[in-house]
Amino acid sequence: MRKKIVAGNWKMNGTQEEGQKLTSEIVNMVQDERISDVTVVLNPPFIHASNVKKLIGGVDNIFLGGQNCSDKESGAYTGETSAKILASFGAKYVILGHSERREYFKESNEELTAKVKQALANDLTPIFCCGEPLEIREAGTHEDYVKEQLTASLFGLSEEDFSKLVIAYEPIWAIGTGKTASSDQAQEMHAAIRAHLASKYGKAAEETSILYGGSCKPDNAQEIFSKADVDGGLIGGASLKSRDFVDIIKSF
Ligand SMILES: O=C[C@H](O)COP(=O)(O)O
Repeated sequence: MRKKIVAGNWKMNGTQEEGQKLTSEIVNMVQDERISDVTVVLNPPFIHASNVKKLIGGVDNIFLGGQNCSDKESGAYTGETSAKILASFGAKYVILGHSERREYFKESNEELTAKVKQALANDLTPIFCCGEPLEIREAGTHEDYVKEQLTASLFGLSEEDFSKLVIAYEPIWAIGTGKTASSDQAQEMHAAIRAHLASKYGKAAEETSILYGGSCKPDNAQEIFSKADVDGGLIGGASLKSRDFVDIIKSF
């Protein structure tokens, strides 16, 4: 049985007070509404890590994650945060290769492989993002584009390492635009991603959770999550509103 996961990516949002309020509300709702069969991951900006971890407390199915980590182990890299530091604050997950990191910070496939290795070496589960821009979708080459992203960054991993990954498919044209992929478009891509991963890692790909991201909201999550190869969501905007985020979690 694949793990059902809903991860909230706060991106660069939330003051200390807002982050604490959001976390407390989510933690309370998940407990009061007895949600226990979905793994929930909160990915705040790094500086919120201790606050968020403290507020999650001992709740079994809510975890702290990062939005990125360095490809280096440690050293003179001003402004960077290593996987080791993140893990030492109690994080269990880390988003890697988000399209905003690829675009604005020019993260390359090779750099992402190094980040994945750093994460795994520090017992963090990478949530590895892939997804195509609008022009590639319009040209009809989106499957090949995404497969190439996965091949380039992940296919050098051992099967044991690969089996620890979570994949997030995020069509760039659907991120923050209010324009979500249809559930059929999501299923088509998730199935293609799984088949591609299986071509290299065989049965291990059957156990890999593949999350959908891109304008996922309470009113479309149920339809998207009902698809056979969609195992959850990576949620941006709607993860900043506790009620919306928890309603998405309840959409399974
Ligand atoms: O990481 C999350 C995604 O970029 C989706 O963002 P969004 O839900 O605001 O479209």
